[in-house]
Amino acid sequence: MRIAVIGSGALGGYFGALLARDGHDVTFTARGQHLDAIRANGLRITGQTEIRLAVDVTDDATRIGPVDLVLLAVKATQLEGVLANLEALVGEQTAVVTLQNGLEAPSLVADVVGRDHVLPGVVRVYTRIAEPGVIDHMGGPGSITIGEWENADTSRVAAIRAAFAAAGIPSPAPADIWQDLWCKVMFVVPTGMLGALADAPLGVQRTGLRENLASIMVEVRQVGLAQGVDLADAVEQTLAFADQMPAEATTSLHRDLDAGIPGELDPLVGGVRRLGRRAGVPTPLFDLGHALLERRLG
Ligand SMILES: NC(=O)C1=CN([C@@H]2O[C@H](COP(=O)(O)OP(=O)(O)OC[C@H]3O[C@@H](n4cnc5c(N)ncnc54)[C@H](OP(=O)(O)O)[C@@H]3O)[C@@H](O)[C@H]2O)C=CC1
Ligand SMILES: CC(C)(CO)C(=O)C(=O)O
Repeated sequence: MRIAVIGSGALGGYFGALLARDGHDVTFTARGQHLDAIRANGLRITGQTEIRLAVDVTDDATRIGPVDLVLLAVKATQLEGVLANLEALVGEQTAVVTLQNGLEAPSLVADVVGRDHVLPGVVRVYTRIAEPGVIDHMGGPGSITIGEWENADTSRVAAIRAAFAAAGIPSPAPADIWQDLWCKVMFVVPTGMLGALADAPLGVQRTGLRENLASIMVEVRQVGLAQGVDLADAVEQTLAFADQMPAEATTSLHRDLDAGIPGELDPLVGGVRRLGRRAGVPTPLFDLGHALLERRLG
């Protein structure tokens, strides 16, 4: 399969390396010191997965040409900067998989390339850039769940899931990709926001702050229900999932905010608020959390 990885950081570097190791024709985009290091030394994965590969890498996506699969792996805040170059990668059958946390990436990409080319993705892994050219794989299932926009069972989505699985990336077929995306958001956004506000890792949130955490998750559910997503049992399921995670776990949103970086505050917390406003669903806890965090960031 011809694959373009747009943004070769924690996610793009990790998943792209697995696919390249499995024999796919993968071109990575990167910039700055990370680009220089990958050009000089290849791409390296350390930690739970060990890979070192010489790879094709460029800072100019328009030079890649049409591919079968685009893995869009920049942060949600960086999407704007790569959208203009996407069309050059898209042929008749190309699938663009969005890997961002949050709710808005699929629509932003669909506005540029059309819904038929967008496969929303949901990622469950813990990776980070350890140093330029080096990605640390810290754990998690390492999965990417994908679906066609309308959840159709196409040969395209089946082929991509099979390619992922063969490369060591579990890719179970979801009943409804939107439900999966919202369930991930229901975990990562409330725990990121409350974690930062209360300076509390998951173990504290799911015990002493459990009712508060559940109330924030309920706001996500209400907004999702207004979009027609089936989230009937999602709060209970998400709390049960949180109960299984390590007590000291924090999300990337929480860690960024702790470090004084807005990170994905706007796409994640702001995204739930925007969709709520559009659907006429109040999100008072998200409004308060967002205001307090913005005030703290100054
Ligand atoms: N890491 C994880 O474990 C998980 C992450 N996610 C989600 O995945 C998404 C990506 O996160 P993550 O991989 O951690 O982020 P990273 O910052 O590690 O990776 C993004 C990479 O894209 C690069 N990039 C951005 N814009 C461009 C551009 N125009 N040209 C070339 N390179 C570019 C960045 O470069 P630069 O540093 O120079 O900006 C960076 O190397 C986020 O939405 C995150 O929430 C979801 C699940 C798990
Ligand atoms: C919780 C985690 C690592 C799950 O993949 C995540 O998406 C995040 O921290 O942003």
